[in-house]
Amino acid sequence: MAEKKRFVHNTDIGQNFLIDESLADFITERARLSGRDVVLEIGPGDGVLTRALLRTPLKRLYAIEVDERLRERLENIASHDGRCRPIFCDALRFDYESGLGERPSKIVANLPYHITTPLIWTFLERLAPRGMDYMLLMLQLEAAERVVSPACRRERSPLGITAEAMGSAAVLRKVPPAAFHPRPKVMSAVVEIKIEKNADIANDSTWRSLLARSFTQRRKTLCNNWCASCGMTRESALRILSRHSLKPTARAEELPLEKWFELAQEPAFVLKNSDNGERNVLES
Ligand SMILES: C[S@@+](CC[C@H](N)C(=O)[O-])C[C@H]1O[C@@H](n2cnc3c(N)ncnc32)[C@H](O)[C@@H]1O
Repeated sequence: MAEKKRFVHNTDIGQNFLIDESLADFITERARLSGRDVVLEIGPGDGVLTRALLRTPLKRLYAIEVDERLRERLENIASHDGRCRPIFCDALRFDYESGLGERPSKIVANLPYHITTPLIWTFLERLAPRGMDYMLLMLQLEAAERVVSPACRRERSPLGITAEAMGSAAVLRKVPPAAFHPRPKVMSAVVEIKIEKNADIANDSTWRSLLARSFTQRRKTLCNNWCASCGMTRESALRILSRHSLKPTARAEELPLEKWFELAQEPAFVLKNSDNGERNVLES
């Protein structure tokens, strides 16, 4: 009898596969998929979540996996369900604008943890403006906290502020290492992100550069970060802070969302989108 080849997990690319099937069911039930939904899964692995997704009435499931060793398993799943389209490539390099036959409405995935942040930025930049309005993602707990943290929390981040500006983000459930094989060394969490407004904001170069410059060094004040990253004088930085009723000692993590919207209107921070993130900071 032919022996089934043992799969050696490559944890360098986040291959911690879900073994708690009830969690896969929790995720798919929560995503409330209908026959109109085109779903994108990143990193289907050996297909635990993929199979659970295919038990829902979704219209189509695109599943992007980088590891060719999983081709046979995933193509086998697809051969039993014509709605499933596995794609073998790096999800960070994929052409989301023209590489899929249809526009995804939702992303449901247990993400590879080593590329969580660039992947979520990619989804916000390239898929949110094209109608993707819901993500249900398994993340490392630490990354999840950066996405959902409100103002004044140490974990507050540019990505979390942008998710808040676009709608809402919440941790639905914390998940222990025992839910995966092999067990990761970290806790995980299921995060729900809803996109309800400002679908283009992640592509706004003023917004992105303002956040990047303000968070350059988390432990420093906004004033120091702006002086170092924008070539702004201390007087200019203090004038901007005062105009927005912010203390000279304010730090990026302390600001509520409305202050970021206000600051993005400041001429000193405004970039043309064609500047493509290049520095173009005027003195205030
Ligand atoms: C955490 S595992 C999730 C596997 C499966 N969905 C599950 O829940 O058991 C992450 C998966 O992402 C894949 N992966 C890692 N880097 C990737 C990339 N750049 N593009 C696409 N898939 C990637 C890994 O091979 C792995 O299958």
